[in-house]
Amino acid sequence: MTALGAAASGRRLLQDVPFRVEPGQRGALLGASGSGKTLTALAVLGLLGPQFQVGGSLRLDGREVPWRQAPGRRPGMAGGFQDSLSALNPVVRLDRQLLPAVARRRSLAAAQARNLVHTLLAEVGLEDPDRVLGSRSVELSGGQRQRVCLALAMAATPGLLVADEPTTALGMISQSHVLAALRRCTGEGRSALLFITHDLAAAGLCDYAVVLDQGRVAEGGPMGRILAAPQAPVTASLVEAARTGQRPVPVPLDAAS
Ligand SMILES: Nc1ncnc2c1ncn2[C@@H]1O[C@H](COP(=O)(O)OP(=O)(O)OP(=O)(O)O)[C@@H](O)[C@H]1O
Repeated sequence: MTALGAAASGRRLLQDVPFRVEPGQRGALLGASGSGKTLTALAVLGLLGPQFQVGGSLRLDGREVPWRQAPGRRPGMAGGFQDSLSALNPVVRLDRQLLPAVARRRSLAAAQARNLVHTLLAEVGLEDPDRVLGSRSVELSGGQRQRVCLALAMAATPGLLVADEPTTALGMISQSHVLAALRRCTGEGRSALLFITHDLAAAGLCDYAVVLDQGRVAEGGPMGRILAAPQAPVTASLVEAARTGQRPVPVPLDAAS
């Protein structure tokens, strides 16, 4: 992606955000609250509302993707996760939501769709797929819901998975389950991952990172180097926050155009 820029109501929110996610690699998009991570994810997924003006170039597998192309017409990408509760219908059993969606997306008969969903749920570490499928989303833990969303995203066999804060608001054990599931579902020979988080500890599964600060790229590089020798002050504060187990102090965005 070259130099993504986005503005709403005349206010520049993203100034210059170039980055690449190589096939089968895991890249982290890091930054404090309000730095522009979610806007970048929404732009990549085609989910920015009509109030945004977007510029720059987005290429998937070498092909230019129009910013305004509807999400459903971007077959190589899948994403979501920040709010797994609202992503799933709370009053409908999961089998009645997931199986028709997967059958439609993959043009499968009902039994084939059920088999595929079983496989995917097992892959994300949900050990009793029948119990999960017989539940409503509100009857699952936050970490279980995130993994259901991940399984659903993987049903589309995306070239690029965009995971926006998939571990935020989860307890330590649920976090580790979700991170293990992401690790299993992405990487070499599988989907590439764009992992969006302000939690550097969670982003440790990525090969490299791009750090945003007030809508701009502050620095980027291999994850090992970012952790060992952060160069930008915002990266240093994220590393420090991860080291001490604290959240970074949010940085207000005052970058008027
Ligand atoms: N719909 C919108 N209209 C106008 N401004 C917006 C809109 N959505 C986000 N913004 C602004 O864009 C900036 C970046 O927001 P974004 O949600 O991308 O931050 P973030 O890095 O994902 O933060 P967090 O970690 O808290 O989710 C913020 O200043 C925010 O107020």
